[in-house]
Amino acid sequence: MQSVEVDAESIIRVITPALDQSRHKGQAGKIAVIGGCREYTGAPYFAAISALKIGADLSHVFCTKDAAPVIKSYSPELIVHPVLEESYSVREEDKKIIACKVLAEVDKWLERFDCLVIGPGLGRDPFLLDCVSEITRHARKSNIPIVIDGDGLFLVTNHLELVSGYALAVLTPNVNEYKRLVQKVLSSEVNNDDATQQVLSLAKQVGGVTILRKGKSDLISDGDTVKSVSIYGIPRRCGGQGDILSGRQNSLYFYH
Ligand SMILES: NC(=O)C1=CN([C@@H]2O[C@H](COP(=O)(O)OP(=O)(O)OC[C@H]3O[C@@H](n4cnc5c(N)ncnc54)[C@H](O)[C@@H]3O)[C@@H](O)[C@H]2O)[C@@H](O)CC1
Ligand SMILES: Nc1ncnc2c1ncn2[C@@H]1O[C@H](COP(=O)(O)OP(=O)(O)OP(=O)(O)O)[C@@H](O)[C@H]1O
Repeated sequence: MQSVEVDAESIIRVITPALDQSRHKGQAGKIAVIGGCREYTGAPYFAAISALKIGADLSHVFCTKDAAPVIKSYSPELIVHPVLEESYSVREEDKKIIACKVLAEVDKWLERFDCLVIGPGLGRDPFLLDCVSEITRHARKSNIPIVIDGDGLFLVTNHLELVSGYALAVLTPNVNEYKRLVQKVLSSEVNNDDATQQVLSLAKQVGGVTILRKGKSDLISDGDTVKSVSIYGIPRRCGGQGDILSGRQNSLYFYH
């Protein structure tokens, strides 16, 4: 199968709503990023701020208590919730009750969001990831579109049931994340000679979620079709570019 190059710029122009004097705050999108821990405060910031820059009205971040003051200090535009906990700050005997509290805090807000990004800078702490699994289940129950990136992909690759068959999920793997997904889902290695067919099979196998494989050309498949976007960016490959993409993807998903 041939990949189909799409004119992403024209599509973005068509789906982005025009500014309109009759609109009120929130109508151009209320999004949330679930991510940010002791090590990573930049990734959730990049994802959340890029959603605002592309036009969303409100952008929230749900992160650990340590990460919150740092992310707040980057930008007064973000609404930052210090609700997530990592194992080091929770006693074994308190884990159940703390997990319930975390979920209750996120649930208070969840229904208001048009879209979530799960994973930028989340880290891989097992207790934190257990809580985020529950958040993902609740988002799915409420039919909220989710973009899964960064450590969120580490989580769902090990727990495919979280997204399997959920057509409102978009996975945005980089080269390593894609390799892990292919190994787990297709029990094979990445095949760059037939990349379009492989991304199609992968999306189909995960039950029609959308896979956006990042690379020199981004390949996007929902299990039925494959599109590619080869617009030239900058030749540097520094950290943070994928986080920006996941945040922008979040706003665009809502517009679409
Ligand atoms: N400024 C920031 O805050 C940035 C944070 N980032 C975040 O960094 C996180 C990792 O993303 P990468 O693309 O670097 O991920 P990779 O999968 O490439 O791995 C990153 C590191 O994690 C280690 N690792 C692999 N398996 C592990 C495991 N089971 N347990 C613990 N560590 C393991 C690897 O050895 C590697 O050093 C993501 O949450 C991502 O969003 C990046 O987006 C870059 C920028
Ligand atoms: N070889 C490449 N040539 C051109 N563009 C690329 C290349 N690899 C990735 N990109 C682009 O860079 C952006 C980020 O992709 P990348 O693979 O760096 O994500 P990531 O590792 O998840 O980023 P992050 O550091 O934010 O976690 C994507 O928009 C992708 O299209």
